[in-house]
Amino acid sequence: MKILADENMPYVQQLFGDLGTIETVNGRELTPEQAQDADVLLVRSVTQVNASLLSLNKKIKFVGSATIGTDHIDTDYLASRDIPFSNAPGCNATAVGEFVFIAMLELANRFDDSLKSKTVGIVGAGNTGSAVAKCLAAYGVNVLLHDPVIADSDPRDFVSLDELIHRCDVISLHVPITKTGEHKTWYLFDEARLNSLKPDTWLLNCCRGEVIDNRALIKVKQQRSDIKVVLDVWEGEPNPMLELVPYVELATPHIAGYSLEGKARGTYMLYMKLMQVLGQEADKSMTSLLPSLWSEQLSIESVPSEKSLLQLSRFIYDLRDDDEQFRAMILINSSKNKRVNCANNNGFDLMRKNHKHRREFSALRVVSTGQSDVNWLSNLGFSGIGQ
Ligand SMILES: NC(=O)c1ccc[n+]([C@@H]2O[C@H](COP(=O)([O-])OP(=O)(O)OC[C@H]3O[C@@H](n4cnc5c(N)ncnc54)[C@H](O)[C@@H]3O)[C@@H](O)[C@H]2O)c1
Ligand SMILES: O=C(O)[C@H](O)[C@H](O)COP(=O)(O)O
Repeated sequence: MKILADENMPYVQQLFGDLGTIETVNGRELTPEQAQDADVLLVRSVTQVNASLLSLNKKIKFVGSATIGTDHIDTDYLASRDIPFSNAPGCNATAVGEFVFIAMLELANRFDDSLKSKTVGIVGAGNTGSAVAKCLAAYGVNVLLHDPVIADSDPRDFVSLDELIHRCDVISLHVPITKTGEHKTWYLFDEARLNSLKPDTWLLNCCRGEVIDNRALIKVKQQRSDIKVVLDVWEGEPNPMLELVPYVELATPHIAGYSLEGKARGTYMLYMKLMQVLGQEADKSMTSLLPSLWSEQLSIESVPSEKSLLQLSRFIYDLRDDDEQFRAMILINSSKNKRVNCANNNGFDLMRKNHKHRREFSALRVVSTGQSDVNWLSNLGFSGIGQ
């Protein structure tokens, strides 16, 4: 059996090695010729899986995408050919939740403000939005949710988007990208909506770039320096608009979901699904794949202040490093070719490919040596509290 896998998917050899021959490819450049003799195709979000890619392949048994989003997959086409498909819902939700929480702590620190005193609005209350809400609730931050698709069937309380914008100091976006329908999300934040943000709003986008009209965002930011923006995803990836970057407080190349646990979970979910499709028993476990953190345990004496919480979070992941590297990459590309006003595809993708996967909070055991109640840190995701 030939298994064709994206080169940026960890643990493929460990999980799929017994099943056949593995060939790894650059997912963005995968051609129909390369894909023609694959029995199993394992992709990430940069590969468009459609009739054009699979037209030469008459033997494919399974397509898997180790991602939450499925906007790169023509699922109707796969269904029309009875090709089993699976994505990995929720695989990197914790990674996104922690990334967003850390980004908010960084903003609070940068502007000498307090996250705890804010009201945060989550647009899209599925896996990633709920993961953000969980971190915020653990820390005691007031959260409002907007999700008209599930509002009638979900027991949580929801508000309209207008109310959320009116009441929230911070807004974080967690919707899939959809171009049609009553609840389409393409340019959900257009110029009018961006202009309706309250003074000093923080706006974070870690879902898909085109949920915000990036050209309009530049225009609005030119008038309103009070709004603070964090972008992990960009319109037109892998070529974000260069002129937008200076208006963004924290800028990263679509790596909010890139925790080692998140990536391992994505590959593992596809392994489990393929074994089911093949009717074989799955005998591998995910936990055995993950290495220990370089420092597994940290002792704390008292309830951390917000600044100490940021230090604790930076111990796991210092978001400023990725932001700095992203800006350096943008600078190199803009000086290389002054006529091109977008970042170079290779720079954006290279940074994603070489990204050193951070760990999730759960990889760190935090032990309390004092009397203070720090159990909320375990709700945030850390292990070993109170022992
Ligand atoms: N930056 C990253 O690394 C990264 C990582 C994971 C996921 N993502 C993106 O984030 C998106 C969300 O991921 P998820 O796991 O939370 O998906 P999900 O399907 O679990 O949740 C999405 C939620 O958005 C809601 N929704 C749809 N249209 C809406 C609208 N118009 N207004 C408000 N809510 C709406 C849905 O009802 C659903 O509850 C994915 O589709 C993917 O594109 C990005
Ligand atoms: O949809 C997702 O799961 C995320 O956007 C994912 O983190 C994207 O990562 P990629 O597949 O591009 O490596």
